Amino acid sequence: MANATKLTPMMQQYQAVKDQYPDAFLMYRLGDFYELFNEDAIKGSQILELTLTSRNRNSKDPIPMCGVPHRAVQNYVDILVDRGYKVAICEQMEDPKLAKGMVKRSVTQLITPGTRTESGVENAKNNNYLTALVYDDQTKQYGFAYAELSTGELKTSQLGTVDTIINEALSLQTKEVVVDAKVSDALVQRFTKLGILVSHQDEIKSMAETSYLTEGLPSAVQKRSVAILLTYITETQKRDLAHLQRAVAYEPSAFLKMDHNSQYNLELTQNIRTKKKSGTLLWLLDNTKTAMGGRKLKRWLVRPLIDRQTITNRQNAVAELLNHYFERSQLTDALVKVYDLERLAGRVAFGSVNGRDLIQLKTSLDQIPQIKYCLGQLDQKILGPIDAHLEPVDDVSRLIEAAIVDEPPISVTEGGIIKDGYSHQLDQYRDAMQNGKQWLAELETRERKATGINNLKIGYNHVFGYYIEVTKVNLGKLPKDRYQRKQTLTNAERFSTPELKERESLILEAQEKSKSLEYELFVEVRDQVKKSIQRLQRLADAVSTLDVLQSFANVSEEYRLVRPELNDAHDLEIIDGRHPVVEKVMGRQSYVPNDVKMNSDTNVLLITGPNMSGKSTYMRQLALTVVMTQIGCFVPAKSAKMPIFDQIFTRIGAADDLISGESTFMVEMKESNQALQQATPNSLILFDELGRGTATYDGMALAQSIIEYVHNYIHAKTLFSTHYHELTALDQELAQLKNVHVGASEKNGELVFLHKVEPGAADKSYGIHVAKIAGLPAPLLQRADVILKDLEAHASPIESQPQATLAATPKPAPASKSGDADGQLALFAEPDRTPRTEPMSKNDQRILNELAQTDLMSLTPMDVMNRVYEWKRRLKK
Ligand SMILES: Nc1ncnc2c1ncn2[C@@H]1O[C@H](COP(=O)(O)OP(=O)(O)OP(=O)(O)O)[C@@H](O)[C@H]1O
Repeated sequence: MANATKLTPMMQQYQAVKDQYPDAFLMYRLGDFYELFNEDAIKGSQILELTLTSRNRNSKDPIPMCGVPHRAVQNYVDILVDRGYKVAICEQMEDPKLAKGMVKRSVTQLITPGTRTESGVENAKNNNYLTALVYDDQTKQYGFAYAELSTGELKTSQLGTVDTIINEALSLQTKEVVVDAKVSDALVQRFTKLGILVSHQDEIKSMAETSYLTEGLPSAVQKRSVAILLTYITETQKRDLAHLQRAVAYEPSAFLKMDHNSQYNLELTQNIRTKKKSGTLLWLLDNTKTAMGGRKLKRWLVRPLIDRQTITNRQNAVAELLNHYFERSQLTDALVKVYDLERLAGRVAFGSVNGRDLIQLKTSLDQIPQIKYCLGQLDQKILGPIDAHLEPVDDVSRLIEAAIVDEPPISVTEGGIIKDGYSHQLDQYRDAMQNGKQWLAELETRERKATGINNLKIGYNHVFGYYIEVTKVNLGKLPKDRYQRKQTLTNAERFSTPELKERESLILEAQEKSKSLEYELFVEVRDQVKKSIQRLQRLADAVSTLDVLQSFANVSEEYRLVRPELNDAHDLEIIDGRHPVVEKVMGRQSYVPNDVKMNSDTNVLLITGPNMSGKSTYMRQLALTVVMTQIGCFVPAKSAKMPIFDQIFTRIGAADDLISGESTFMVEMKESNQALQQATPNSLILFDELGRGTATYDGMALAQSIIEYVHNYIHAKTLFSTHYHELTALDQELAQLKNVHVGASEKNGELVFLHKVEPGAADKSYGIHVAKIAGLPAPLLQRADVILKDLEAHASPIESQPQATLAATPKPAPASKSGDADGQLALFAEPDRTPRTEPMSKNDQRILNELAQTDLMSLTPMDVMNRVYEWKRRLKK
């Protein structure tokens, strides 16, 4: 950086501002441009594709510079903020023409990824959450808070572990987290790795006017997290935040827990390939008519309920709306006309509403009576509570109706906003302007007569004001004395007369006064509306809930969804269930419905079947049905009995955690571990081909021991798909495990997928067939066939791999498959796989019995080693 003493006064001013915002791009207003200097200019010119120039080009230290026109600044700010940068807007605080010396400048707003509110139509159904995190080393607890600036939503929670924090942050899709100094560097780095901008704010500014926002919060860390968040918001926004709602404390455990990976794998709100909404459950369920309804649906989807009564309430409402087609369609007709009340209320608070926003607000409010009328036709026991929250706020509607014209301009300072008859003074100015116009028309007629020039006309422009225009050919006809030349064009000249000049100033004065009076009146109306922000927010809340429920009803009708029956008995029975998104994409005719039956006597379904047969689809189908049930929606099935799950764990697909730089297998093991550590008997676990990411034996051994562990110790409802056919023999050992398989058949050597899930294990894996479908070279496939036959003939080591289980109380060894008594032992013995023909000795029999009675889970690996060593020694005898 150049030496400060050599800087021009302007650059000194710049540098002083920049020093306050070292981590932001500083957009520095110079006349009609915002300029970036130095490092900002070099980096900014690359990102924004601007030409890099320099100031003091001829000096020894030219200063890199680039600029954007002030009218277009928003686009450039958006690009930078989208990329995760902060942008400080530095304005001229006085009119440069009137300023003595340096024009005063200061930063009016710091726009950051989490505080941005000006977002386009495509963001209407998304929230932009700013989050904050503080740590208390006494209680070892974190306070976590989040706010949505455009709607005023403010929530906080107390969290105990880093994993839950990361999960919350990812679920909210926050782009920025504000942390205090006690949050560890390691955690800061994790946020950064996840692409979340970390901002530091350690000091809390006392804010008398916002202190009510934190009233009644249950813990000190929660209060502090909200206070840090509010301080950061006030420091950066420098504007009125009257619409922020009182902070609400929430408990993540009050919702169905799904870690971020599961949300991602199940494609609830964004699809895995493009990260967009298309092809997701949200995409399927979103029939909301308002932007705020759309945002609420998204929130519900990532936070399904666990409270049976609330789920039932939602179901009742969906059923009632579903059964009343006529009222429902009247309701949706009204909802379509409701604009984004939440964000309109936010803009009212910020002072950034214009006339069009107010008309949108009024149009929205005008729908409330119709909405209430529709609800009045429905069962009040069910919809009464929503109806009660729909307060019309018609005083605001009446005010806007009286004050604002039906089609106001975008600008609030150029006039044309306020209705005639609203202000006597304004009407007078308007009369004067109107009279003036009348007078001008008369003048035109008079002058035409006096000069005999028929195409003489009176016009107006910003620079020269009112003029009389005469074409060049007619100039000779003009009287010399009265006409004073103002402007010369190619074909005409423009003049004024003393009479016209006098009138002009009267008209312009009336115009000027009328414009500024209109602005004053507009601000008065806006301030009046501001007093109703809380009522508007309550209304928005009720309308958006209703919108989501009608969306569920519409979707239920369209996709033939049924109301799931809830039970507390761990019974799960879905008849003819479907994966709603796959079904929608492939068409109703082609989708094969499937049952899922897991009553209290079944905890694990082991799913086998060829590649591509539909194993993952079947598992996802169940998870989506659970989510749909617990958000209160109906589900894709002929009938469904559902328990209420507390958590969902998934290990599906190969979602490599590229960011953390861990291998697929490592991620797989970590995710499995999460499930094993945290799942309860009320949880749902989906393991898709667990273990395939490592050597066959390791993979299979892990898969089996994980199944046994889940079966014996966790008792969570678990779906486990696998290509290890050997595992299917586990149903002999594990009472609550059932085999199912997805059918396929061979026709003339071609594989036909049936997509039907049937009881029992698959007889065959059709890997080579699938490879053929994928178009691998024929000689390669023939060779694979030969190798396979050879392996099968020699009973591959895997096939003869014996079954030993971790069962807490092992049942007698099964006679089926390879799991005979010898087999059991072989896992612990030398790899001697020759079948025994001699009858067993007493000694051997005793060892076997001991083995059968050994509870492996209660032993350390060392104990096991010792025992095996001992058995081997006795066997040798
Ligand atoms: N019930 C169904 N009805 C009709 N088509 C289905 C059904 N289930 C799955 N499919 C189709 O089969 C394709 C493959 O399904 P899926 O990915 O679930 O197979 P998979 O058995 O898990 O395969 P792999 O073992 O290779 O992972 C799906 O993309 C879908 O098009």
